Amino acid sequence: MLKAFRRSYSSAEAALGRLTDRQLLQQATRVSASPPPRDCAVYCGFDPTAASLHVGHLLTISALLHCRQSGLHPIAVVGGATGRVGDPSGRVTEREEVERDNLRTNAASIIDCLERIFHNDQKMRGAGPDIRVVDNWSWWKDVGAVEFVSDIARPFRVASMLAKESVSQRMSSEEGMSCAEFLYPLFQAFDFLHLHTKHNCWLQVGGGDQWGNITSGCEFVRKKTGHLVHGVTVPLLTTSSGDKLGKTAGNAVWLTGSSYPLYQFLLQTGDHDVATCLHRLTSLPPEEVDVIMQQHTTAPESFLAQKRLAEEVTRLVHGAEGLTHAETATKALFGDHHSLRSLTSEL
Ligand SMILES: N[C@@H](Cc1ccc(O)cc1)C(=O)O
Repeated sequence: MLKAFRRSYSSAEAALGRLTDRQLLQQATRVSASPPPRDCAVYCGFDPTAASLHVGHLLTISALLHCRQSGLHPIAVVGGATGRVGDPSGRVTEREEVERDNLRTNAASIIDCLERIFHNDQKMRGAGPDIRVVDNWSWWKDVGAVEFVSDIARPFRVASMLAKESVSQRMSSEEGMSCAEFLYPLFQAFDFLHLHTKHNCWLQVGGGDQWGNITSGCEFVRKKTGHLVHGVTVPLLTTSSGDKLGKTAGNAVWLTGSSYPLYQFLLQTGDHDVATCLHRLTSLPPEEVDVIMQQHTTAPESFLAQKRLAEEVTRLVHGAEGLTHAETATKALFGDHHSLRSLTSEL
């Protein structure tokens, strides 16, 4: 299965830069002697702490789609339960609790969004392994407190939990960390076990800040089943100026609502970042990205690479109609411009 994953990532490797041998080898040392059975699944989780996913989430969504191209069944978990607990990863202060009603509506909208993207991908790339979108509330609602402590919490060692970056970072702060947040990795670890036993899931993908949660899951599944499951983190995409992808001046570019802001955002990708984005955010084969980049470099004013990026990603997220809408809106505003560069720099 790692081979399959490597194949799916060999394309993006040059662009991924950091998701290369080091991370894959770290995982490979854990590979069990007996290869996992066929029809494996891979999963990634999304907590419904906001009403919509944003463009940064496309990194892990694309990782799932790349895995699908290699024959794995992707599972997207929406964290109806974990969203209530609150993941401390990558945060220096405690997350504000999201109201239950909001969590429910956020979860429903994120499920919709993921299903739409997966459906569009199927349309664009043709049939492949099934994709599942599930809410972890569906299994957590039946777990009682005593069962949680006696069956789930018991194998975890406090010392290794304290050593996690997400915890140690916060222990020195005045506010400290709530017990709920401290226990978060147990929830994510149990999700992995659940998906492993119920859906033959052997791989978890997450953003760079998910390393601690993912390794907790690998460890937990190994203790419970003896199986060596794997995890891979996908580094955040930062622009050459060091900004996080999709966070311009602190504003996220959302994946729901009008397709226009996403399309415009992608059109404005800098020449230094556009090849990386094509590799990581689209399912285009690497050779095709190379050809696009060669053509782009000979005539950068054509904005060819940015246009292709905006087209591919907008079609994936909003479908063919969404793409037409964004293109029409752009033309209506700017006409049939020849130099997008000067126009976009005015936006
Ligand atoms: N903790 C992840 C979301 C997640 C939720 C449940 C899982 O099983 C896995 C991942 C995040 O905040 O990004």
